[in-house]
Amino acid sequence: MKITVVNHPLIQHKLALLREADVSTNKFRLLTEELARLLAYEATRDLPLEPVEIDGWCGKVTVQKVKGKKLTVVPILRAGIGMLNGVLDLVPSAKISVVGLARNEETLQPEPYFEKLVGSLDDRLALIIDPMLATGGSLVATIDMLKRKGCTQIKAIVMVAAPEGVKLVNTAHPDVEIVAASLDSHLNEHGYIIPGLGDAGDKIFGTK
Ligand SMILES: O=P(O)(O)OC[C@H]1O[C@H](OP(=O)(O)OP(=O)(O)O)[C@H](O)[C@@H]1O
Ligand SMILES: O=c1cc[nH]c(=O)[nH]1
Ligand SMILES: [Mg+2]
Repeated sequence: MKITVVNHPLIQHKLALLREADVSTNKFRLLTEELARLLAYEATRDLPLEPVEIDGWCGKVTVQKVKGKKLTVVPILRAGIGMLNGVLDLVPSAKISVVGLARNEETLQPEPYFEKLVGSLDDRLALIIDPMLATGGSLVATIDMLKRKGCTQIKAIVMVAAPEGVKLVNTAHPDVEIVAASLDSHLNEHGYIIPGLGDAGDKIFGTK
């Protein structure tokens, strides 16, 4: 299984707080944003740099800057929106491509309802964000959309992943790196991650 689980103590501590049954909407939202920021730091670790000469305080100096700076963040509606501000803190100029998918509760298949991707995806790194990677159907559908529009560099940042979903994504799209705070045990009979977080969208939006 190909997945990067970030075992930083702050990430693991925040995830522990998120797992509490009585976590409030406000706390869940704040923790999701904080976790997204830390995971994005890890996911952008290998962005290419290039030397640039600038005017420094004592004359010319050669510094390292991110090469190209072409990036799009791809939140999967709704729950991915909860991670957006955390990621944008690190890459404030990133373009945003929004994908709307709702998982059918009976079939567990993702049903697309919105797609607004930025242009020139062929030379952009796409950072997909969604708190939950369960069966993997939603992530695979999002990667399919991005690739159909010419995107060739894709990473996914999730908070919690299930082995079933990681396997599906690895098989369908072996080139896509998954960065997560945890690889959990398994899915239950309703397609929920165990131990997981419950319904992340409902917890972020306060809809249950
Ligand atoms: O890996 P999968 O089995 O596809 O499940 C994961 C998806 O399910 C959840 O969204 P949901 O469809 O519940 O929509 P929501 O974000 O609006 O709550 C979650 O945020 C993922 O997008
Ligand atoms: O465990 C899960 C699975 C899908 N969606 C969620 O929000 N949680
Ligand atoms: Mg979703």
